[in-house]
Amino acid sequence: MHNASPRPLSAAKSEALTGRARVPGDKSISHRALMFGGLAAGETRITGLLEGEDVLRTGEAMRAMGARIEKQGQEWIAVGTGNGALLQPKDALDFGNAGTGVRLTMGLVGSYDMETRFVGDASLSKRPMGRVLDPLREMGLQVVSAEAGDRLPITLRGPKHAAPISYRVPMPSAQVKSAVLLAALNVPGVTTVIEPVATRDHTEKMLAGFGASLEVETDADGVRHIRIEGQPKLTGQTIAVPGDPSSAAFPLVAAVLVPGSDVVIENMLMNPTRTGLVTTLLEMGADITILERRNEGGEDVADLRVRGSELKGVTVPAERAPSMIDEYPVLAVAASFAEGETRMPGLEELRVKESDRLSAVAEGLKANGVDCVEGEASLSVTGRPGGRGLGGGTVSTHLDHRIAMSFLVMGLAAEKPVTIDDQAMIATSFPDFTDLMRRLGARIG
Ligand SMILES: O=C(O)C1=C[C@@H](OP(=O)(O)O)[C@@H](O)[C@H](O)C1
Ligand SMILES: C=C(OP(=O)(O)O)C(=O)O
Repeated sequence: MHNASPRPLSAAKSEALTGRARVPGDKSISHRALMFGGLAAGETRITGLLEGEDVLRTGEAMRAMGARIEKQGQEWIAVGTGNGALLQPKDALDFGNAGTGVRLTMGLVGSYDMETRFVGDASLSKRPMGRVLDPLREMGLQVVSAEAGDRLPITLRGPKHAAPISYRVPMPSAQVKSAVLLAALNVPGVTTVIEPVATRDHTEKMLAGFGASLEVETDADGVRHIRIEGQPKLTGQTIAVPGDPSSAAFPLVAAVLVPGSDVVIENMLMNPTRTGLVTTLLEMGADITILERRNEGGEDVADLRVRGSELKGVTVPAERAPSMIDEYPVLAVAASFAEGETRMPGLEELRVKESDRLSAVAEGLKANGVDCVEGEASLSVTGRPGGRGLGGGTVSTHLDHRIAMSFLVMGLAAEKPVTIDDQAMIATSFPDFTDLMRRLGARIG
């Protein structure tokens, strides 16, 4: 799909950004809406689904296992297989660039007595899959074939009789937690997932909404114990997917950095497991007003008014990382314009995303004149208020959509333009990014 020659793109210093913008639907919720809808009995109607390549691949995978998924007007309709029935897919499931899609689906099929093959693009094929295969092996899964270090392509064979487990998630990962919870759906008895560090809770909330029997208890140390009863009767739901905070991060930071900007971002998901970037930007002095906070379909959403601001460096607490894990690249860009130093510890998980984001960000910052220090699991950035002397570099995106969008945001406020080597991956999570940013006044092109 992305074998075409790379398409570079540049962003240049822009006049004040203004207007209202509605970012696409949340990627995490969109993947889960198609998966659970594809599994449940009856019809699931979804509005606001993210039509990015990652999510569409999950839709294809669910179709290959027997679900009916189609778009009717503005709505996506999933008719699930019902009764926990999934068909063995005829061909390999190709998840492209999508870690969430492949890891959650491995969990979903991992307790079925069938064989499933998983493939992905060059980026996904470098990412570790052992983190989901390990608990699934405990449930009885057989890894028929895998590349070295449990990497794609991988063929799985589920057990005849899967056993429930109790699993303590060893790293802060919603994908690993979710893979175990999804595998538990087809296992009789109670599976327990112990989560020492809370991560996004969409799987828990949405599975409960579809009718699964699931209880979450947080102990005195803040450790979450999630117990799920296998073989639930899941029933189709109506889902309105709120705007993705990880996508909103780009126009949000752009409006903070470009002087004189005044932008409203509408209908953004405000689930506290996802709002670490807003908290951090507020601490740095960003002028962000949260308007019209409301609850829609079980999730808090709000409109955010953002104005051009002068930022100061802060230390971001390591324990905040899970609530803004995908936002560090664009936070590092914001920090490049702040007065003083911004310290970001607790970033080990950034090394295993679509790229090694810690080194990709440091490399991109340095190429554009930013003073930064990359540690084993940390990044420090010393900013230049006003973007004086910044820009003028070309950034390698390493097949990573967030690196691509973050550095285009940098170009809007830096003294000299910033170029990215390839824009193709932006379509995985935010196909409308360039048009939306241009409508606000961004000079991208
Ligand atoms: O569960 C999810 O929807 C996601 C979890 C996070 O990954 P990890 O679980 O690897 O931290 C995040 O980076 C990803 O974009 C989406
Ligand atoms: C890490 C990300 O996604 P995934 O793991 O689903 O590829 C992301 O979107 O930033």
